[in-house]
Amino acid sequence: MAKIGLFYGTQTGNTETIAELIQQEFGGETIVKIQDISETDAGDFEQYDCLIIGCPTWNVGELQSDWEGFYDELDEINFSGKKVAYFGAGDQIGYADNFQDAMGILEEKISQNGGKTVGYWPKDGYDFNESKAVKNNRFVGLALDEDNQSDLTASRVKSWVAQVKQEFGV
Ligand SMILES: Cc1cc2nc3c(=O)[nH]c(=O)nc-3n(C[C@H](O)[C@H](O)[C@H](O)COP(=O)(O)O)c2cc1C
Repeated sequence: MAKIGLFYGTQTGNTETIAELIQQEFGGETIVKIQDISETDAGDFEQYDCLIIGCPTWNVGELQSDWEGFYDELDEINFSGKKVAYFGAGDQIGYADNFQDAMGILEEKISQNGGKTVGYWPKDGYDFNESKAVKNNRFVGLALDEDNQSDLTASRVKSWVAQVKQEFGV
């Protein structure tokens, strides 16, 4: 059984493509099981000690709609003892005041329910005004921007996965 559960939502496919890149970088589907949050129930989280959560920001600072629908169910999951890494897709130019907010909203909720955040990521190389995903001057997870910096995605994923592998201990 895969050790890591990756749960994602997407509107236009970018977050799904990134999820597959992350899976590949970890070593494939025997290591990382990918699950669409629209086809997930709370119990699906229980079997993993290591989780990856992927969500794009939509509608100016909001969760992607399937994550929006799942948000209250997050309170039914006990994340204590689980390490949780986050990634998000956003648009730092079009939505500079809400860049990656969804990643911050999910991280806050899951941390409140006991999850230990790993995979913090520096703000260097981005240009935006405000983000709910920034805490203590760094992103709470991997911030990707397919609208403006898609050429950086592969290398960002590569170095973030190397970091998270260590933090997960896999
Ligand atoms: C109507 C609309 C609203 C958006 N709002 C935000 C936003 O508030 N913050 C942000 O960082 N990106 C925002 N985006 C950009 C998307 O998050 C970005 O295009 C992302 O790659 C989409 O991912 P997906 O294909 O997985 O749905 C918005 C895009 C659209 C079209």
